[in-house]
Amino acid sequence: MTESSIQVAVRIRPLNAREVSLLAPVDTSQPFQGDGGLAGSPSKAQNAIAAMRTNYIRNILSPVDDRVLVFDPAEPAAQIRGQKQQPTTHMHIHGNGRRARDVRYAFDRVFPPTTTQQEVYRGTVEPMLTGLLSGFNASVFAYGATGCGKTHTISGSSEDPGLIFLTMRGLYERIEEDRDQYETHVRLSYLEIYNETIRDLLSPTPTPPGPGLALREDAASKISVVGITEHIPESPEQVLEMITEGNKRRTQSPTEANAVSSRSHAVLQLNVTRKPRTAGTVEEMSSASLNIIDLAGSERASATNNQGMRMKEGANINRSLLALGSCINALCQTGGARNVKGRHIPYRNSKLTRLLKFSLGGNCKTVMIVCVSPSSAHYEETHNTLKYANQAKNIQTKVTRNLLHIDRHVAQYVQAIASLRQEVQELKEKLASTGGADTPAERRKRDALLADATHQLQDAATAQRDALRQAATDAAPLHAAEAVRSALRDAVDTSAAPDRAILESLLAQTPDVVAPPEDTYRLAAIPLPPALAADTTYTALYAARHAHFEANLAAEARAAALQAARQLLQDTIGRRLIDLALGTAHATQALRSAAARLDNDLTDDDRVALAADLRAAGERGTAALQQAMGAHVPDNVPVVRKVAHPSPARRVRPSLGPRSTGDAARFMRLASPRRRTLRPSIAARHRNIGGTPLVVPDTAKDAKPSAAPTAPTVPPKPRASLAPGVQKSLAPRPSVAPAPRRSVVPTDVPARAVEPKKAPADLRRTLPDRPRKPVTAPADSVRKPAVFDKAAEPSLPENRAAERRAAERRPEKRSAEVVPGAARAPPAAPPAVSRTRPESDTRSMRHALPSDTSDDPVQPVSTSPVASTEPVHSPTLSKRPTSPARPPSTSPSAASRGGTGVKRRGLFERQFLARPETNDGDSTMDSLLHTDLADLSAQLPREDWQASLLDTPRRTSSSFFTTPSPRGHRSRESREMPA
Ligand SMILES: Nc1ncnc2c1ncn2[C@@H]1O[C@H](COP(=O)(O)OP(=O)(O)OP(=O)(O)O)[C@@H](O)[C@H]1O
Repeated sequence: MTESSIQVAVRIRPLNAREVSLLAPVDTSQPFQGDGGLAGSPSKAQNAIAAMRTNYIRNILSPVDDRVLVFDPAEPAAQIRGQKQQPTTHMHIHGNGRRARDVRYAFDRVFPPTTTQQEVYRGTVEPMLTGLLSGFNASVFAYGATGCGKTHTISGSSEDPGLIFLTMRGLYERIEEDRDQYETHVRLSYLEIYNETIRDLLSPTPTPPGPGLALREDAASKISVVGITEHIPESPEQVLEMITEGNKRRTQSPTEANAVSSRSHAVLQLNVTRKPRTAGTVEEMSSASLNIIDLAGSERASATNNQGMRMKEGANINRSLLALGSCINALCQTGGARNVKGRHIPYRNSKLTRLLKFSLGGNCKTVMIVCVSPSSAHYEETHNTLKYANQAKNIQTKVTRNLLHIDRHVAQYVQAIASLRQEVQELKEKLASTGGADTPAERRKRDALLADATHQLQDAATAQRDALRQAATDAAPLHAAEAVRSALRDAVDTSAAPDRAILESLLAQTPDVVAPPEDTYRLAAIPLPPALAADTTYTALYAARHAHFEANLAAEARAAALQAARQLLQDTIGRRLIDLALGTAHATQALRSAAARLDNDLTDDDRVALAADLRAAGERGTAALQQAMGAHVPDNVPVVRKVAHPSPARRVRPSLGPRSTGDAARFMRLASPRRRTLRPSIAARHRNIGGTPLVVPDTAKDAKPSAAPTAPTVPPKPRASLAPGVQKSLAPRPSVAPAPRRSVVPTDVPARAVEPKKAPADLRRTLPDRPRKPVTAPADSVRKPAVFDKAAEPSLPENRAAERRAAERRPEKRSAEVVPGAARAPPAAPPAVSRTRPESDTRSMRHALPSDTSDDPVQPVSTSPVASTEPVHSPTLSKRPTSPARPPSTSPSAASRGGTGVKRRGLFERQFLARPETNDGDSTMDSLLHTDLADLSAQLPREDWQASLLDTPRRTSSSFFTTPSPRGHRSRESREMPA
């Protein structure tokens, strides 16, 4: 227990605007002295000023420092002059005529008019909060005359809150600071004492009229209000809202002194209980109450001029305040709380003093905030208030701490343990939710594990990506092979038996496409370490990274698929390659057949030369084909490369093998059904070599014999049996009218123009073997058709000599038929037919001319430049004189076609040897030419011989098999256009 005095603080409110306007001006005039000087009797002006000053007010409070103030201080001017103080205006007003008191009062605190609410709070209530939370009761009440600022100090406004709000805010701040150590509860009630009745200001239902709420004093001498509502605020703002609502219910009425005068005493009571969180054998709980009281203002009835209810209110207010003053006097006279036991303190004279019983003289720290007005208009009220306050500061109170020491029962320990366990569990959950359960070391370890798993995942993704790229690269030829296989299958379905055998052989050697498995692009998951798998956060992180890598793989797969699609699109040309392969097969077969035939008849030099020429021609034909197709056909195209060569095919020298379909197309003409029909001699030769198997020569260096079945010699193949691509390439060309052909006009040719050459042995063997009727030529001069007869082979020296001898034996007959100048004319006339030639003759010529390709069943796929059958004027021809008996030549010249002299040579031979009928002149010419055939053949260049051998169609000879030879051109020109 400690003794304490009531803390008295005086707050001087500022002058309001009205009061400021009534402040008297400072009188600086000189007093009249009466002796002719200034101190004489006052003038009229001075009297007028003095009269005006009766309406002025002046400041009657002058704070000296924060503890002392001067009531009714002397005016500064009088003090300066050292004269007696003049009566103040209010002395005149109040008529007391007394001199200024100039009384000094000392208090615990003096707050000048400029003091803020915060400063008042810090100087009054704040020091008591610590004691309140420790169990010391406390009271703060505002005392003073009406309109002096009590309500403003206690409640304030929302813009400038007063002590209630500031106190609650400070209290909650301290509670929050000690929350971990103490458990604190605050209960709040707010009431008013109006006309000696107590009303609850926070109850939603207003207190019924009548006696109001009753006061009760318990055994502990604690005063409580029966039926008052208590509230537990959560924040100081909520308290402010409560107080604002309560003040609205408080009785307020405008008076002359205060427009918002409170007509009741308002009491805010806070009950604060606190106990430490640490459990002990004895529970120590503190309990204290804080009363914040806003008293109603005392008022002088004469000053307020209140009437009726206001007067009654004022009387009750004054009565309660008088009771309060009486208690204060009694407390002061008895020495305060120390002697209260033997003295009577009239607390029961009013509800107010009963309520403040322990705040004034009991176990309580009390602060009295005395609100005073500095205006001289409240001179008496202020003076009385200061006298009360000065007396109240002498009141002594005994302050004891309110502690409850409660021995705990065993059951309470069980309850405390359960409470502590629950608290521990809550703390653990809180730590787990914030991730604070892991130590930094554990987190680093988990992060390292996750990084390791991620690296493994990345390595797997990288390896799979590389495999994906390789698979895409490997798939490109597979797609190409599949395209080829598809084309082959189509060709097999639509081809005749021989072709089908070839195509099936190719198909068997074309690899299958192996589709990748569906999960090729799926990224396998790397198993997570258990330490990570148990943590949802890490598993989510790993799953996200796995998805990231798999998405990258999917992107790679899409790119690869796109590339494969492009490749497949490009590989559609594989179908055309099938056509090419088919043509090559036919050509190879035909070439081998022809080569087999020739092999028996050629000398070694001829074979070598023939092979070289064929190879060169094949290469040119291949190039032409590729150019025409618009695509490059590599040597390793599976269709060609995969064809096997059975050993019997090796009978043909590899050097003789054609290398392109250009050869094929040419040789297929030999195998065409029409050719067989028209040329039984050729067919017979084919039959003779029928045992030669059909093979497709391999152009690859590493070609190996295969067990693939070989096709027999290709029989005449119907057009409809060809593959679609082939059919397309073999589509009938626009029909072309037969070119007008010139009749052979024997002309004189200078002997030097014809250079003797060695003719091939089988030149005449290739001539048309159709039966013909010799007209003028002797029977022995007619070529032996059909079967090859070595005895009739003009290439043999013995035969050539015999032929010359036979010619010499009939000189007279030849001379009779020969036109002068035509004996040495070369049979180089272009294969033109005279317009006057009979139709039958023309047909026979066409039969003898395989160059008419319009009805050829097998055409090479070449789209090489085709020599027009229309007459083309040749500049070379135009320079040369033509025979007047014959029209100028309109056939394509050798120069314009770049080497068709070979064709003409073959035509010439056939025309000369196979013409069935002619007129007399022609017959004579034919006889002469026939006689000189051997010599002329000897003069042919080798390529001409070759062309004749192959019986090259005119339209393709220039592009495929004829080697342009300037020398040959010159010789042909000299033959075609004799002077
Ligand atoms: N310190 C101050 N600063 C500014 N204005 C003040 C101050 N004190 C009082 N006032 C103003 O003076 C007027 C009267 O104040 P207030 O109502 O608080 O007086 P009161 O003592 O409560 O009167 P009553 O006893 O009649 O209720 C109010 O308008 C208030 O705003």
